[in-house]
Amino acid sequence: MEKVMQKYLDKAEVLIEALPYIQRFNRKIIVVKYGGSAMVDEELKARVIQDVTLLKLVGFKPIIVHGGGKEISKWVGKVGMEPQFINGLRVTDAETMELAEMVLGKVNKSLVQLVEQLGVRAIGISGKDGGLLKVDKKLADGEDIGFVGDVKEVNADIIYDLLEKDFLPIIAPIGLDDDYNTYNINADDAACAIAKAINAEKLAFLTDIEGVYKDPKDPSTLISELNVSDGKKLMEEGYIGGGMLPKIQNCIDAIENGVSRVHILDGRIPHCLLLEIFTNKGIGTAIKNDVEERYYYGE
Ligand SMILES: Nc1ncnc2c1ncn2[C@@H]1O[C@H](COP(=O)(O)OP(=O)(O)O)[C@@H](O)[C@H]1O
Ligand SMILES: CC(=O)N[C@@H](CCC(=O)OP(=O)(O)O)C(=O)O
Repeated sequence: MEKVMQKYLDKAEVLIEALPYIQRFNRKIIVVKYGGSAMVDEELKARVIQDVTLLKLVGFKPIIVHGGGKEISKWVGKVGMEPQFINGLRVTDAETMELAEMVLGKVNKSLVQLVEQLGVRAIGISGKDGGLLKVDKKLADGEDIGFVGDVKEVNADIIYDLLEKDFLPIIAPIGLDDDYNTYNINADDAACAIAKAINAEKLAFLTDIEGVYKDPKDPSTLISELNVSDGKKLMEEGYIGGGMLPKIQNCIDAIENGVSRVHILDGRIPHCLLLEIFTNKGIGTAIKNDVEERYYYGE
């Protein structure tokens, strides 16, 4: 106990300095989309979860919407199939759907376990639970890509209830259509739909790249602030590919529909969320309205 107390006393000054800022953030809802590509190993997962949990402990209301695309692809490969994507969306036949649901369920509970270990209450659900995510079939460029869902309705009450009871909600991107068939939802789509439905203050995408590059092969072309028009132009001109495509589309959708702060961050960087929220310069790419200045919580 003495050791713990000493540690606390060593940090007390920092805490006292930080408190006025922390109090200012109280009760703001932050949706954290935690991508499978930034779940490189258990240690990294634990660190990301620590930061989200810390945000909860200092008064934010975080919600995690997670992916698991890489892990799903691994299992699709294990059963002898070739993972296939169109515009960043997985082509999902019945067998792939089954694998995706199994993998996402496992990822979901592993995140719940990490939060619980830190003494914070977490509830892991998928979009099937309580009618959280209702979908229609989604096409990719007019093409049928199987059981891929487009979120048409979010039952926000469930999330409000969980937040009200002080749980940290952890959501897997699976939904049901009107006939109660299971659908695979791109996790970026799910996070954006949820952020819009609950009027989140902030939506942060944690991925495996520093942010958006003008030239995906050249890290010196990192864009730290991307406005909506430029984002649309980059997509039209073919600078955005693969999994970044749904991310940018959703960033724009979120910004245009009332989410104030939208960011793409490198989830592999230690404390990326905290650096983005609490430092002046911020990190990664901030998506903003055409007229808006970059914002930070500190000053
Ligand atoms: N212009 C771009 N800037 C940054 N990343 C890009 C760009 N175009 C394509 N990408 C790719 O998008 C990937 C991120 O998407 P994805 O792998 O689906 O991540 P997540 O699992 O986090 O959703 C990056 O690793 C990168 O290879
Ligand atoms: C339809 C679709 O693309 N679903 C995604 C769901 C998981 C996901 O989005 O995971 P990441 O965030 O790690 O990419 C998939 O099957 O990969």
